[in-house]
Amino acid sequence: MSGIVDEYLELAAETDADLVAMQVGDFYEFFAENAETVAQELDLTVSQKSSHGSNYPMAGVPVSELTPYVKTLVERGYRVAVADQHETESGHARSITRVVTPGTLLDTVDAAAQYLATVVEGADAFGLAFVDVTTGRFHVTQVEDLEDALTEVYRFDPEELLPGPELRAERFQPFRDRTDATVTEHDPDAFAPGRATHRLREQFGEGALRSLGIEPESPAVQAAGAALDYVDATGLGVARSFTRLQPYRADDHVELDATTQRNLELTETMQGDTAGSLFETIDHTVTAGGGRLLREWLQRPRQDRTELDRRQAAVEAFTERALARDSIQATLDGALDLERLAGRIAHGTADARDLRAVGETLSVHPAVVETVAGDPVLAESPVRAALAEPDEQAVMDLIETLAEAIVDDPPKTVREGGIFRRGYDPELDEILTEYERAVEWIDSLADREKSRLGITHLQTGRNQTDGYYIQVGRSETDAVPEEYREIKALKNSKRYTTDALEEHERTALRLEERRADLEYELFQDLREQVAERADLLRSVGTALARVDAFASLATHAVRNDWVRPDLVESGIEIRAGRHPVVEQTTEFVPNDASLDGDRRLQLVTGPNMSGKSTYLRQTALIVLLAQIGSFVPATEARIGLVDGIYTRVGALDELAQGRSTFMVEMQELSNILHSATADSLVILDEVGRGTATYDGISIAWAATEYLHNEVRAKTLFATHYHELTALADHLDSVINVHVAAEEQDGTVTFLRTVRSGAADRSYGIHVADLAGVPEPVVGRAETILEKLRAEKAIEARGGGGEPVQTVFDVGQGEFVAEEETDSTDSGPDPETAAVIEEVSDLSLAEMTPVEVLSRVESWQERLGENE
Ligand SMILES: Nc1ncnc2c1ncn2[C@@H]1O[C@H](COP(=O)(O)OP(=O)(O)OP(=O)(O)O)[C@@H](O)[C@H]1O
Repeated sequence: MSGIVDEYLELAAETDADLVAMQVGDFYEFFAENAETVAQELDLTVSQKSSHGSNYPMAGVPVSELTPYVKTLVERGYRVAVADQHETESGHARSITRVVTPGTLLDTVDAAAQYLATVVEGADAFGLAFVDVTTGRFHVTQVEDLEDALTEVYRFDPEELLPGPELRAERFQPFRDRTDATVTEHDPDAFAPGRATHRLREQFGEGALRSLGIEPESPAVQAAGAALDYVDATGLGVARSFTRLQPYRADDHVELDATTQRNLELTETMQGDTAGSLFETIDHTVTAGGGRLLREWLQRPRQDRTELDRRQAAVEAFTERALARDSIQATLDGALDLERLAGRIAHGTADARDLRAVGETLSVHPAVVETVAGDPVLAESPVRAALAEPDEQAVMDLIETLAEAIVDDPPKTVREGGIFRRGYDPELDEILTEYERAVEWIDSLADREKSRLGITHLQTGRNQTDGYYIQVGRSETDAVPEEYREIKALKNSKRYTTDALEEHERTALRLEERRADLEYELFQDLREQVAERADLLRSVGTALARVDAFASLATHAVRNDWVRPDLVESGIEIRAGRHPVVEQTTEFVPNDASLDGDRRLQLVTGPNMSGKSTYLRQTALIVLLAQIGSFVPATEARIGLVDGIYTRVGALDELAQGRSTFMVEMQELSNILHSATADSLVILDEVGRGTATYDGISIAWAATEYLHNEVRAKTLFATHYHELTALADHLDSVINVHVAAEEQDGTVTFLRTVRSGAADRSYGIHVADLAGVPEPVVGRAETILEKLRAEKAIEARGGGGEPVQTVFDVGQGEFVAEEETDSTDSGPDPETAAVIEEVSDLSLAEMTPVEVLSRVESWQERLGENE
């Protein structure tokens, strides 16, 4: 045993996994530092193992419990190599059979997709592959720049990320910042264009690349080839479950950058909770596949009108047919995750129960088809087309094969028989008949012997040590015949066997063994047969997922009075729109939105807390929902399809990532100004807030002009800079709207209604008061505000003494009152002006420090008198 630690350390040196679990008999052991780490993570006890005079920490888990332990370790970001023990002529040997990593964990129960991503930076493009070993999905794409690559990575939210060799270290940093995926550096050779192309052709066929329009040796191919190579290297043997390469073009979809997905709280809130996200709110799917699909739709809205029309029509049909919808959802409710099952079958970990589950889930398909076909509305809707995708006959055949093969309640183990029904295989039937005959002989032996021998206390039994036996009570042992051979004496009885019993026992055991072997063989064949239908399983999985997602959208629409939006060429017109998440918990005040033509860019003002952000987001979310094919929270909506939704919202706490909040704000703004087009929707909430007021106003002002003149995107811009509202007078397509509030006797009431024109005040101090800021601070703030107003830093006084807006005068580059009134306000007084002139004329090089000191003193006196 002293070699064990050496053997362990050798294996550990061989792999680049973080931890090695090595089988030693009935345990998987971790030694040395690995033992300490694992013990801490898994709460195991560390013992000591001595080897060559040194002591090594050791921790272990029983063989049967390895899977959950490894899963926990992997979920915490470790890559775990598993070294299994196998028999050799000279004893035991151990070798690493697989490496379990966050991106290749098969035993996941989480319904969300589990992606492994690879990223390659080519000369003028990024190649990306996203593969899910649990479902066999394999997506590949190529995008032009870093920002797009980051967006895709954020969208797929991978568990594990493999950078190409050219992207290591510094260059990879932006990706690290955007995801919490485990980063693995895989063999650089795997990314080599030639090798990657070869590996892809081997997997998907010679013609696959060409027919899918993917260039051989391109960055996309490098990424995809390396992903396959990595999956091979982990030893899972699941590569075969990737049957279909799914290339996609990022521009089929609405551009939705990572920031926007987060800002709009699509799948989690800004705080990182799933509750309160849009997905959580609208998700009424009943299957894992349906939930996964709906989430994907939200993350990847479409520009493709045909697909959107199809989805809308399907959702509409379901809104009209509540009974059929309920019944279909009830049927779907029993469906298991076919995509995942297909993965397990391909991998060879599926047991008989899994195959049975496949059969049962497949039979959901014809059941749903029947309900749809029997409903006049659904039968004419795209729901029917969605279900027609898988080959009906092939589905029925596979259902029948499985139903005829596997018993109702098959055992968990596939090695001991008991899986197949009578009639499935003639040889098995024969074995079973013979076996039953042998067992029947044994079972009826007791009765036969009792009447033959006249012994009352005689019974037969079987256990591990004695095998089959005849047991006779002590009082009657004298009556046993000669052929009975005693094998054991108990307190009140004796156990015997006979030649005939032994022979039948041997027959039964031999048959049991043959049965187990044959059933295992048959099972493997059957599993293989099903594995070959992986495409069919996936196609049924997708069809059921689509129907589930349609029904879910319909359910939400009906329950919340949503309407089907008209998808039009351009412009956004929303009547009585609501925020899909906020409306769930609030007495929501609906608002209209109209963004088009000369109302293309809207400046939204209003007091703090009035509802500006909510209005902005609800508009973006309504557009987004329209572009996944959903109904929307409004009484009427006409949505011109957008090519992207861009947001810059509030200050996120990026300090943890070591970036200045203002820097992040400007990076996001920069991205929007570069990427948005006339067909995009831009949402800006408080741009410029992170810096000095005048800098902020100037940036906001210039960005607005640029968006208006150059980008021409539909834009909603919420701001506290009232100065900006003057832009409406200068620029054709800019208008002001505000969220109204009323003040009466010092109490502010938020009306939550959006009205045209600019707001007059901010009520910021009122909000401070509401938030419980101490009274002296609130009071003092009011005094300061009064003073600032009087000095027109914020507002200027008009002729009638009424506050009027200050305007940022583009010509002069400074703030002036809209109506110039008091000329004495226009510059410094003569004395101050004289001092300023003297300061600028001063020639420091010709003066001694003492002279400077006395001059400064004299200025101070003159300015002091002047006050
Ligand atoms: N139309 C509405 N109907 C009902 N409640 C609303 C409506 N709009 C916003 N609210 C509620 O008002 C509160 C403030 O909204 P929001 O954050 O949008 O204000 P804001 O004007 O952007 O504030 P600030 O300028 O301070 O960021 C939120 O709690 C929100 O739920």
